[in-house]
Amino acid sequence: MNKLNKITIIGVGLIGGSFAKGLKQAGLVKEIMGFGQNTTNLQKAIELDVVDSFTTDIAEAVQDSDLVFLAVPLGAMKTVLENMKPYLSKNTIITDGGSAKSSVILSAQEVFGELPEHFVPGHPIAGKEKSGVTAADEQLYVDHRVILTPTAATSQASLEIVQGLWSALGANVEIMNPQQHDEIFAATSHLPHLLAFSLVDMLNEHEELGDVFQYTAGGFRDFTRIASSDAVMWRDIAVYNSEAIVKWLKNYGLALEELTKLVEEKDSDALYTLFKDAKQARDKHIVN
Ligand SMILES: NC(=O)c1ccc[n+]([C@@H]2O[C@H](COP(=O)([O-])OP(=O)(O)OC[C@H]3O[C@@H](n4cnc5c(N)ncnc54)[C@H](O)[C@@H]3O)[C@@H](O)[C@H]2O)c1
Ligand SMILES: O=C(O)C(=O)C[C@]1(C(=O)O)C=C[C@@H](O)C=C1
Repeated sequence: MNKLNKITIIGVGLIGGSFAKGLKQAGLVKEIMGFGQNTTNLQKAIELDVVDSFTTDIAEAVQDSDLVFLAVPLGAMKTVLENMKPYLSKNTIITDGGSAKSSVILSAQEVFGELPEHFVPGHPIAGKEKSGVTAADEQLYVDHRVILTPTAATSQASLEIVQGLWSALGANVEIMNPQQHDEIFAATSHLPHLLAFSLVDMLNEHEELGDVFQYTAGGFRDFTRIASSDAVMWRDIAVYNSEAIVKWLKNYGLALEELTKLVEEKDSDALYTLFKDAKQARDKHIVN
């Protein structure tokens, strides 16, 4: 694909920083500019060679940019869109990496009145429990899915450019509609994160257990790694994908009630069947 002149990263943390680093390595952009509120973080991004330049002035950030990548928590997306709107060029592509898609699309609709033709909502299905620019990694997206949820207004040309950039980072791009996206990731990503946070918090609050965490081992570590994820990011996901998440929390509540009953009744046949089916499903679909 043709080299772009300028890409702007709004929010130079794990996701924005990894996107920038990967593109720099692929040599697909002449200049990558970071925008944020915290100059210490942006200075760090320069030191780590994640971006070429930075600014805290939104006008300077988006002017003459070929593509703006929003990588801020979901709760900041609308404000950022509002603030950049007066300075955007007609042809600037806007894309994002937010973990829920309907809320970002709604924000864009509210800010621009109608959905822009150069708006390509997206979500890389890759990440880690560490956040911030120091966690940025140019390999983060290699062999990971990136879901794009173009709107009816999204132009084919903009979609292809965004697709091309993710492919250059080694990602496998898939197109989905935003509602389906939000439902699927409520079940497979948002639910497990909320369960992990809730489990750790519950044990922490039960003082009668004493210093229970010193007795945890591999199982607890595997189940709760994601409870070390950023609290702002996950607060926003819970709020901005609330409807789908509540549905899956309720389904899980029913499953837990059923499991509690089986354990109470010491129903070994039913427990065995449940564990065997779950093991088979996981072993079939997930490697390690
Ligand atoms: N962490 C993951 O595993 C993961 C994976 C996929 C998608 N996402 C999504 O990507 C987005 C970014 O997540 P992250 O993990 O990179 O977070 P992060 O905390 O590492 O980075 C976010 C950056 O945005 C900055 N920021 C916050 N509000 C801002 C504002 N109003 N204006 C400018 N900058 C602002 C922060 O200072 C920080 O530098 C979120 O929407 C998240 O849902 C995260
Ligand atoms: O591996 C992790 O630590 C992640 O949290 C990544 C993960 C997930 O797999 O659920 C989390 C949120 C994202 O929106 C996408 C990916």
